[in-house]
Amino acid sequence: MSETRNDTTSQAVVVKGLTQRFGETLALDDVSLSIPQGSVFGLLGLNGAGKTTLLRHLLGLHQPRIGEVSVLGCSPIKDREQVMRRIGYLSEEDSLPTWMRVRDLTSFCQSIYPRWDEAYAKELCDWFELSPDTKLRSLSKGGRARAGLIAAIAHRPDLLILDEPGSGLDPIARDDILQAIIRTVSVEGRTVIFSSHLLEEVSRVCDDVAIVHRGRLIESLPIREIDQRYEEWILRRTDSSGEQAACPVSDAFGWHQEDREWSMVLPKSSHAQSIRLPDPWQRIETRHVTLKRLFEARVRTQRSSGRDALGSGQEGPESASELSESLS
Ligand SMILES: Nc1ncnc2c1ncn2[C@@H]1O[C@H](COP(=O)(O)OP(=O)(O)OP(=O)(O)O)[C@@H](O)[C@H]1O
Repeated sequence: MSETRNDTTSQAVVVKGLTQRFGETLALDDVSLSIPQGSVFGLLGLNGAGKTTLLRHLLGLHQPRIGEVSVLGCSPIKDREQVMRRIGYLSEEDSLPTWMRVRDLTSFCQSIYPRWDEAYAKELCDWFELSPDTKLRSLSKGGRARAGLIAAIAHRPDLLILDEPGSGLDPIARDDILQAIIRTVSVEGRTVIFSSHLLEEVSRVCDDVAIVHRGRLIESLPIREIDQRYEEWILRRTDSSGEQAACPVSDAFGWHQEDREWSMVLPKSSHAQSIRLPDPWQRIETRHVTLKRLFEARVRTQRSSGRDALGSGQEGPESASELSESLS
């Protein structure tokens, strides 16, 4: 299982061999990862991949039966109170107490967080155009998400966990949330974990990403290294046949056909440069790999050719619809 960095002293989160079952469902399967302090870390995966389960472990809401979890150098179970004071959390669920006014929410947060910064909360209220007198019930979904974000960040947490904060919000509300993340992190050097289906946003704000699929961590790397580690080859058949075919390169993945072109992602290496394609294949183009393409390629291959094998599968209709629902 891959880890992003090995130096545990500079890690905000260290997870080792974490496995979580819910009855027959294997929600997390031997997940190990490290999240460096000060980074914005994107957690990606299809619906039901295990993202929320992993985040709930970081919040001390699940107790690890197999594996270990360390957050800000502490156990989120044994040192829960201490850890929670240093974490800000915003989930996709609209779970704020709607009978409160914005002012009641910030006063409540002030009473539980010793490091609550009221001036910063006011500044964020002004920026988001939230009146302290407004009842949370009368705000739009986007307004409540902004109020939730203030509650999550105005105590200046060392670790901010955002579980799909943009889902169901309009582009302006999502942008507000992203701006707040960028400000919090770039100005103060704090760590953010950002679970999302919105790959463009993840590309825009994250330093590192991990892809979780069926409970397994199948990729973990700094976004800037995607280009150094992978390339995409576009192939055509010289016999002009448009028939489906297996991928001709064994360690490639994300084999995908569109009209009369096929594409695959493969690790950049001297080996890749020496590959001679068998007849009737011809490489017509080499492209940069975007985060979206890497995600699709990883998830498609895992779906179509079994959990661990890479490179030979065809995309099925089920995966195409699931991917298009999940990606934006
Ligand atoms: N408390 C629970 N009891 C039973 N099954 C659960 C529970 N929590 C999660 N699961 C199952 O574990 C798997 C992983 O769920 P999880 O919510 O972690 O996925 P996710 O990646 O966050 O999905 P989404 O993007 O849809 O929110 C799913 O199959 C889900 O049904």
